[in-house]
Amino acid sequence: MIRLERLNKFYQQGDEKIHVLKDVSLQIQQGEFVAIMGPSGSGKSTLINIIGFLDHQFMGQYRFKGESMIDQSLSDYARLRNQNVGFVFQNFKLISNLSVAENVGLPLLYAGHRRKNIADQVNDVLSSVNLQGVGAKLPMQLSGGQQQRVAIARALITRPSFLLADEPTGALDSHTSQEILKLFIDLNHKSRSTIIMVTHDFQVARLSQRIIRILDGRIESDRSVDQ
Ligand SMILES: Nc1ncnc2c1ncn2[C@@H]1O[C@H](COP(=O)(O)OP(=O)(O)OP(=O)(O)O)[C@@H](O)[C@H]1O
Repeated sequence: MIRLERLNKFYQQGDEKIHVLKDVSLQIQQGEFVAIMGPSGSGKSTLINIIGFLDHQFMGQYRFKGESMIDQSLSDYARLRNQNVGFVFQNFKLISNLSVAENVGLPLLYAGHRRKNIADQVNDVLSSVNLQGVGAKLPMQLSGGQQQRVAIARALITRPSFLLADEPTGALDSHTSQEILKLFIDLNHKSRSTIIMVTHDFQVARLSQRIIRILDGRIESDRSVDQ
């Protein structure tokens, strides 16, 4: 589904050109659960910004479902992002004065769905993350782990091609982190959701199927977890 070929990324900082991604080539198939690890500053966020169609400025090739991302317009990028990516962040990014149900339904509201239709889908997706019955609450009335489940429900509601999770357990204690990972494993097994997760934590990464390690902008290793 995702195919990167000799991807290079430079940032211009003043007179200096910083080479952040160096000949990164990788493929991620539909249904995989992949962890991306690497030290701070190694290029993980830069890489997932490109994979998630947030950054179109790179050298090399990115093919998504066979289609080349080179020469796509900015509106194509917005469409690709909205239709294909569910984003999950470290600090949840829920809107504090909207109810859980309103937060989860927001992507469908933006996409122009009708409210009745949204309510049904919100209930379904909240069930899929084991959060039945909390739709009327405000985010702050929930625990950190529950708030991350709400954020995952919001990411899933548009039925994206893949979930992109940036340090999804970074703000959670180890027990709650394991619960979120169990949910990812469950979604991956039951719904064949493709999950790409950045994490610093090997205890989290080892629960995925494949760990890609980035060091100084290069892929240092790319191994199945069973090996
Ligand atoms: N907008 C930018 N302009 C200039 N340099 C940048 C920019 N964004 C990132 N960088 C540099 O690119 C390198 C890689 O950054 P990136 O954020 O991708 O790393 P990371 O592995 O995600 O780090 P962390 O784990 O701390 O989030 C770093 O040296 C960073 O300073």
